Amino acid sequence: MAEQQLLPSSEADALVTSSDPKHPANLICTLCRGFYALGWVTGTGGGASIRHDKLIYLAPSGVQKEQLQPHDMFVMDYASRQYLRKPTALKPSQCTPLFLAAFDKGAGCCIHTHSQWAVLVTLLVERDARAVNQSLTERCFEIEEIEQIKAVPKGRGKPGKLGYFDRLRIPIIENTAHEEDLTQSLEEAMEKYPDTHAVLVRRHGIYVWGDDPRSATTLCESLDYLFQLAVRMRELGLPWTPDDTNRQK
Ligand SMILES: CSCCC(=O)C(=O)COP(=O)(O)O
Ligand SMILES: [Zn+2]
Repeated sequence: MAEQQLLPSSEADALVTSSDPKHPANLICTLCRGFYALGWVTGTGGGASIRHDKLIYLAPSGVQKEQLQPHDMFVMDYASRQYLRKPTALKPSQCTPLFLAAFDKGAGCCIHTHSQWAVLVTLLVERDARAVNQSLTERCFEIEEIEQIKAVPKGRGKPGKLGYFDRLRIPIIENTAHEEDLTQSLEEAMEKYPDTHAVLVRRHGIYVWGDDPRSATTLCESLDYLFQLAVRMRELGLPWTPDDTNRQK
């Protein structure tokens, strides 16, 4: 590991000081306040990271994400993975290696939520798999013929969005005791499902990424809508797909 390349504090602070609301240090704070209101980042869990030019902006770990301030942000040089700015007495988000995995796939923003709808969907898929003695790793969340699917990008390098009759598949990986230990299985899911822009984590939440903060947020909102709808559909005995055998008879 190379020497730490921390900048002198005035230069480091300049990286997180801007009156532009779209500056990553400001935008992460604004996004996290919105995510908190949606129940996505309560109790310090979850968060967001932005890649801007050659820099990665990261929130600290274990802090209330709705109270973040721009001067709380860590700044990393993407190419060297060296921190240029490290706020004293704080540690970078445990999600950092997972956010970096998304940036390595070309993302400009990655969001991690602990949305209860995402968690519930993973529990329903887990129960479905157990009912037919199927390995949990073979199961994705799948849904089709719902208008909101049209907000989901087709896939990496493929222009446009899914169609109404396309099946949306979101892979699910197993949870681990420590967030950073999810990295390998997240990367494997990205390889196995190269078109996906999101990976669910069983009994934990979801990682969602996009080219920029706007596309990542739009996708995260759309998926959360679909997860909430899917939970309610299941309560009503309605199928998620035409071949869904878990609907009420
Ligand atoms: C109750 S949070 C447990 C750890 C976790 O899942 C998480 O997302 C924490 O992220 P942080 O940015 O606070 O390290
Ligand atoms: Zn988490």
